[in-house]
Amino acid sequence: MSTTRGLEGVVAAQTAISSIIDDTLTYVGYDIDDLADNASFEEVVYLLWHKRLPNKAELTEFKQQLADQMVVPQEVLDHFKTYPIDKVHPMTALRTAVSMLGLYDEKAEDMSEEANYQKAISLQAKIPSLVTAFARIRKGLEPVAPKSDLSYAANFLYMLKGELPEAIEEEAFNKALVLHADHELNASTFTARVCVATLSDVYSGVTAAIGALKGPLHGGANEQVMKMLSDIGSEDNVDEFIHEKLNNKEKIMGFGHRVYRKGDPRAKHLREMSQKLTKLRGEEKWYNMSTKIEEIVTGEKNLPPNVDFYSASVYHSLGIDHDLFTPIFAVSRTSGWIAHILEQYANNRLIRPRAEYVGPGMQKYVPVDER
Ligand SMILES: CC(=O)SCCNC(=O)CCNC(=O)[C@H](O)C(C)(C)COP(=O)(O)OP(=O)(O)OC[C@H]1O[C@@H](n2cnc3c(N)ncnc32)[C@H](O)[C@@H]1OP(=O)(O)O
Ligand SMILES: O=C([O-])CC(=O)C(=O)O
Repeated sequence: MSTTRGLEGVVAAQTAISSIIDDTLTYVGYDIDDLADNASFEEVVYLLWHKRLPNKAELTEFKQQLADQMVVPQEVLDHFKTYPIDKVHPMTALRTAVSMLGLYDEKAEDMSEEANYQKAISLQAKIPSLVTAFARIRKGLEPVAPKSDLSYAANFLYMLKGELPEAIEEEAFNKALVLHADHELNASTFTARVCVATLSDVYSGVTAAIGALKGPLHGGANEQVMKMLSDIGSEDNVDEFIHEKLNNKEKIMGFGHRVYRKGDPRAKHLREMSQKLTKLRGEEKWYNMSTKIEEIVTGEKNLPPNVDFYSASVYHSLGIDHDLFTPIFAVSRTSGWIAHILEQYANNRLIRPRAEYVGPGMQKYVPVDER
């Protein structure tokens, strides 16, 4: 038996949802650049779940279905108030709350295609409500009810801040959601597929995926990027800070990727948005520091930025708390997780690889008094 550390290069599933070929990312055959520049997040979710773009009437109906499901059970909101709220990370709160949603869905255990699609709509609709409600409750504020006439992106920002976003904020946030929606067999999506391949339910799959996304080697990197930028503080400190980390063989968050070699095609869109938004806010230093870090890390280590690097200064410029960056990733990636969960159910086989045993040889049990 031979092992491949971290399953690098192992093809573990077939999918018709997204692909990364020669550093080009596509959703159902549409180039991410095309979608980022033109599509609404709602269209992308529809695309991932139905494998085609909706027509006008279908899109209107889909948006309505999402809008109808955005209100979360009061019990879940009340539960937030029982948490040691100033110590709980929003990803921990989200993981718990999504699991809890399963308690209040009478069809949680119904594995029919129709019931699973209803769960898909319900989860995609409710996760933004959970993230924004938690963010407000921990500040002693009341959750803001969604507005059914707003886009998915605008609704998130509205529920978070209690005021309507500017057009440029809505546009940037929509683009960020589009860029994060799916990404082939990344760690959290693989987790979701492994979970539901036992024929466990959709809530279990999404809860498991949130747990995997939380780690700083995956979705949790965006929060760590902002922490690094804040620790560096100013452009003048970049050089010394980054070289010290590299010399100590520490990882620079937001750089490197298991699959991309030339670079992550999503990063340029986020870089562009970061430049625009930091300028608008009069806080160019975050963008300038970021480009300087990129110059060093890519120039000297040949490690290009990934999706998590420039998203940090984008979300910061939108006035979002830093520990909400990864939950926002989860809001978007829920669409991809669900697409993969439904694809797994449609052609399921248990996912159960082998492990190469490297422990001691055969041993004889010795009773505890004789040890
Ligand atoms: C949405 C996402 O999940 S995107 C990824 C988000 N994660 C991050 O940004 C965290 C920082 N990046 C990393 O940790 C890695 O690049 C990963 C986890 C993304 C990919 O990891 P892997 O493919 O397993 O690469 P691995 O960690 O083995 O690194 C290979 C080599 O590159 C180096 N390397 C990789 N990423 C970095 C980095 N960000 N900073 C410095 N060195 C790095 C490693 O130290 C290692 O060097 P070595 O061969 O001298 O020991
Ligand atoms: O694909 C990966 O390994 C990580 C990633 O970029 C993502 O999930 O968007």
